[in-house]
Amino acid sequence: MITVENLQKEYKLVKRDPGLKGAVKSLFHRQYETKKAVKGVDFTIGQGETVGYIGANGAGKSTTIKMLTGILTPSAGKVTVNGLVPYENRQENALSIGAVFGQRTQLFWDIPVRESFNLLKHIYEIPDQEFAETVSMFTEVLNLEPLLGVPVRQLSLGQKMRCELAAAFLHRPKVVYLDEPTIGLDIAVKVRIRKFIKEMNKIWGTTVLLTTHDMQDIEEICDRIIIIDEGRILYDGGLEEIKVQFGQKRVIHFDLPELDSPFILPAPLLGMAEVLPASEGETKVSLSFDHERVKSSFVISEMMNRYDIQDLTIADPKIESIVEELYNRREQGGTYEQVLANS
Ligand SMILES: Nc1ncnc2c1ncn2[C@@H]1O[C@H](COP(=O)(O)OP(=O)(O)OP(=O)(O)O)[C@@H](O)[C@H]1O
Repeated sequence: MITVENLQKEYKLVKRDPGLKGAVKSLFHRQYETKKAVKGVDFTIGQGETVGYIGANGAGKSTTIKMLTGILTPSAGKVTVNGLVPYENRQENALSIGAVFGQRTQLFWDIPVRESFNLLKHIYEIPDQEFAETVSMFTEVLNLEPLLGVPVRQLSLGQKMRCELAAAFLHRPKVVYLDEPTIGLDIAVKVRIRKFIKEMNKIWGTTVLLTTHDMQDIEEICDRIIIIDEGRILYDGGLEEIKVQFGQKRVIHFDLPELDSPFILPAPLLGMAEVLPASEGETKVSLSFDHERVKSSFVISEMMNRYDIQDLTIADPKIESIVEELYNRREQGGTYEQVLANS
């Protein structure tokens, strides 16, 4: 479906000395420098997979996606999507993919949303019956009814994003690239959008490649993650596997009655568990520990011996903290080989 081999991208930039003099000089004597944004990336994504492509700002996510959509030509390496080389077959490739780029629109600014959909119907040559069914389904799932008659420029960010999502999936593409689809949206819209993406993946088997800084998007939509760091892949694997592999920290939240004196960690847990800071007035105490060293049952029984526990919840390791840990190890450990070997 999507195959990427040793994919690389270098941007060529004009080198400029600072100030006006530098600007004038660069007009006559152009000097260039190169920026390696993607430094040899390999992955294969099968039909129907939901993959989160994550990494820090400037890691190379958008550059990779632009090469997959055919907007950019790689400097080296190979890429095929649905058997096509995207930058060589841009139009044909465009027919079988959908895309949402957070800040940009594929809708027509001055005309009502319904008319934008009609134009896309003609561009993608969607049969009448299929188009009617799809629009009716999207209208319901994304609650588009009140928006269909409104020109795109009058929509709020959340309203526009719901319409963008509909436009990206309208021609039932095999692959959809979503670059920051929930950025700046309130929680209700985020929830609706995540539900929609998951549903489309389920109904049509759409392959989804998602970039986001919102780890909740990843948790709810993706089965697999690829973490990119400074243009190279740091991790590629299942979301559950990375939690097992890296998520050694476990947190248990204990509900305690009002205490007469400050909470003290039971002696057997000293050096084994850490008390997480609580919000003011909170009667909950949260303990974090390495579950490979200390068993949850041991932490719970020691707490119950010392305190009158009303209730407790064991929290799953969060993907946020795992990604942070990977980056920390990378900063401390130096090479990728070491980080992965230590994992
Ligand atoms: N058109 C361009 N010309 C020159 N350099 C660029 C260009 N686009 C991106 N870069 C550089 O390439 C690197 C990777 O950028 P890219 O946009 O792919 O990162 P990203 O992972 O998508 O980041 P973000 O999360 O901030 O969107 C960055 O150092 C960026 O400055």
